[in-house]
Amino acid sequence: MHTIDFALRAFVPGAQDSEFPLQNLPYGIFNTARAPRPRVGVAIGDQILDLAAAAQAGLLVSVSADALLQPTLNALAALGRARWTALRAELAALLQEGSPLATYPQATQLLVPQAEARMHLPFAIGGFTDFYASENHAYNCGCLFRDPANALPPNWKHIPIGYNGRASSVMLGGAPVVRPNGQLPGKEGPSWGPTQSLDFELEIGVFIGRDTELGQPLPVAQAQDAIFGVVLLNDWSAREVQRWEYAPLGPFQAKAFHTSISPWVVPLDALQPFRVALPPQQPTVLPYLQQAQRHSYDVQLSVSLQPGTADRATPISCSNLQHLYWSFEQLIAHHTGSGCNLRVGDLLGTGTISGTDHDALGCMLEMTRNGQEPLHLLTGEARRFLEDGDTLRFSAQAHQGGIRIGFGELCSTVAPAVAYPQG
Ligand SMILES: O=C(O)/C=C/C(=O)CC(=O)CC(=O)O
Ligand SMILES: [Ca+2]
Ligand SMILES: [Mg+2]
Repeated sequence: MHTIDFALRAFVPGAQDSEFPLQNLPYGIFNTARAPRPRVGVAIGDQILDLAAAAQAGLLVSVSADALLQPTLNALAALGRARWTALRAELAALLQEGSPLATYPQATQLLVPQAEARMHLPFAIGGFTDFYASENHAYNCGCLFRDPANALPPNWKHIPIGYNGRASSVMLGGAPVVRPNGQLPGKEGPSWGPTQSLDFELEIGVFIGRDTELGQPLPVAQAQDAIFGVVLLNDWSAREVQRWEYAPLGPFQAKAFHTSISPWVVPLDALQPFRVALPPQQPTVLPYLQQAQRHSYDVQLSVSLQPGTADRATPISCSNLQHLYWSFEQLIAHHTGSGCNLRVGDLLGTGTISGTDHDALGCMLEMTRNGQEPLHLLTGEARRFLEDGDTLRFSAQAHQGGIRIGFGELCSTVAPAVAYPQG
């Protein structure tokens, strides 16, 4: 792990007061009108350091320009943790105050304003698995979808429940989220049409940075080294479709139409100062899930909702990455426990992260009790579920000693359903 000293400062003006200070250094894929080839960059303040250009200029030696002049982070991640650590140390040295880069004649060509860049999906995503790792969320869903007396399924505290999600529809935030059509349950049987209960789910996405062998479980103690970094993830959901289709194989089209992620992949190293111990698990889990120093991270997760007709957003949730029952490492140990292999670029969603307070719930299903208790926005409007034109913004931040490690923004707007050919 490579934690960057909190006393160090970046030479880029404003960086230390931004969510991308020297201690963060998230990776992303960007291009500009002047240099249209998508390539690897690292966010620093309101700028992007062009890593491919820096390597070509001889300023980086831990990683070749080949791995950086790529339209995805897969090649960089595939180099393995030792090289991620070396690159992070080099970047911290290069971007700190007093670095020769601050006065390097071509520095302005290596630093690109984020405002001039277009961001791209960070990884070629081969697989997307969505877990269900927050106890408050699982309990609330159990009450609303099933039986309040037995809200948590009997397996829930033994097994990190997940389902194989859809990788092809994982999109960068900003792409319009078209309201899906689906089978809508009704008293007279199902009908076909646009969902009337479009929801979001506040999650963190974990990007896998190494291939595991088919047939070879990755032990929980080694799982952390397989994590390249994390992003914000919105698992858009059509609730009545979900409720009708999910038994017995789990969610399918209700969650397959679109998943949004944020563009900057925050290295797990950047979150180490924010580690928090997770409480002992009761009942005791099976040995392959037992982890010494089980932990999550103190990262605040915020959501706001802005109707298309409104000029301001209403904060609707403030949750925290601490509210997980299963650690990232336990999710990975379980995923590979059967011998199922993970590959570089695979994405694991934590599942919706809800706290116990009403203002810490991670989806509208919970906030409105499945549409029964509308949410009142600052603009005077009310919402049971999302309407066309609504914009959802997720953000995530960890704070310590005046330093703020942020994830950037995940922002998407709901677009009307497409007319589906009838008959
Ligand atoms: O409890 C259920 O039947 C389903 C719950 C979900 O919709 C959650 C799911 O996608 C996993 C998660 O986000 O926690
Ligand atoms: Ca989900
Ligand atoms: Mg989804």
